[in-house]
Amino acid sequence: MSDLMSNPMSIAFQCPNSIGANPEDKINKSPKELDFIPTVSSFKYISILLSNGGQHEIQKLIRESDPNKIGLVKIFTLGWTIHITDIEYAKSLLSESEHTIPKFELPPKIPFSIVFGNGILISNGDHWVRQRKIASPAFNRVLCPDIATECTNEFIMLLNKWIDTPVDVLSLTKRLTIQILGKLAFAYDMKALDSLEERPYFLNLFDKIFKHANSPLFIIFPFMNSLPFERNIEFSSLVKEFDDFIFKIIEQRRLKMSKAKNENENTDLLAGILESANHEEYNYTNKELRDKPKISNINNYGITSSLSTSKLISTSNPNIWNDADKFIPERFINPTKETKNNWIPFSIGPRNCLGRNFSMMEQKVVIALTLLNFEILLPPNAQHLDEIPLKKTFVLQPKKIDLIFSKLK
Ligand code: HEM
Repeated sequence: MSDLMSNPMSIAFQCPNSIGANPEDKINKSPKELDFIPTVSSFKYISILLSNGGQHEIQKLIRESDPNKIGLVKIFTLGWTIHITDIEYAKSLLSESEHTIPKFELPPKIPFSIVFGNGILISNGDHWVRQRKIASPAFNRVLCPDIATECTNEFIMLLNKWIDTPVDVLSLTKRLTIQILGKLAFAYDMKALDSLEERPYFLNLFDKIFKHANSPLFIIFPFMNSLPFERNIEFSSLVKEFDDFIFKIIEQRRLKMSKAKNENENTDLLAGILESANHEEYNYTNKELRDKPKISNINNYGITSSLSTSKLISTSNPNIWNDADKFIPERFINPTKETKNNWIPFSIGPRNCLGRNFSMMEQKVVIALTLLNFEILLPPNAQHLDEIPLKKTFVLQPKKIDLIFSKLK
């Protein structure tokens, strides 16, 4: 079995020889050895997807399909997969060696595989071991808070133009995340914080690509990606545009690195990875480098998710948390041993998040500097007064969240 995505609410493991391409692999016939595991109704599951239901509804269905609470259910997603809802069991599996529990094998033609390439996030075996070894030192050296501080100051300047007016904090933090990752990963200015009226080129392009990659039906039925739909043609041209953009930045960075007069000019992640690869006598192609820094994670990761999505994800299992569907950050003020045990937003084990320390540092800088400058208020009649409305996508994502920033005297 192998891991699809680690999320403390439910972790999916792929059953061997059960990927969709296998002719015996039928929606209504799971492998015999899985007979003892309750099955999630494919009919209900597909109905939720067809009605554009979001992850919340899928998770509810998964929980309801396990009436005896054995902590496991099986479901047909790109083949038969087992969802583990028992946190202790999930943690023990995540702590296993990466060879015992490799990552979910995605069919090569689905948009997710095309977007993520053969990068560290989804690769396996020796290729992953090598990438992790090369990337780890580079991630450690970008821990200095200078870039986060510089970008947060730009963010504060932008907010100063929107004082006392409701602004969508998700779109703002997405911009800030891109700005920081652009500088962190490539020493490149994405110009994401110049103005709120103009949508940054990269964000636009990324959002369009992610919308395709996140489309549930095209994930469940991979063959649909090979049909001559206009949407598939558009997806290919968007990916080409994305690649061209990233390859150009990488080329510029390589050139600048070769001309750098001292080490202090090469403190970004890309420079670190190239140097570290040099020590390992490994020559990265631009394609491999494009797959590596994963700027493309901004919708799942980055500040946007640290402030909202990941908290929602990790606390929404009612077997573990009181008021599981409610956004109650106060529950973490005085964490109990149990809270800490059940809270693994960055996953654990050999495949845990490589950006964890960076992300924690970034959150502290951004939150501290923002709170030093602004009081943050809820607009009257805010849509998210009692609960955060979620987008109907495969990955949990909040809808727009308007907040008012008021200047501190
Ligand atoms: C709050 C923000 C973040 C959260 C909640 C988060 C969470 C996670 C989780 C749960 C995983 C495991 C995924 C799986 O098993 O399928 C992961 C992996 C990873 N994350 Fe993060 N992450 C965050 C920010 C970042 C950032 C900012 C970066 C990079 C700049 C990053 C880089 C990575 C990488 C490279 C992996 C793959 C590690 C491997 O497979 O060896 N993450 N992250």
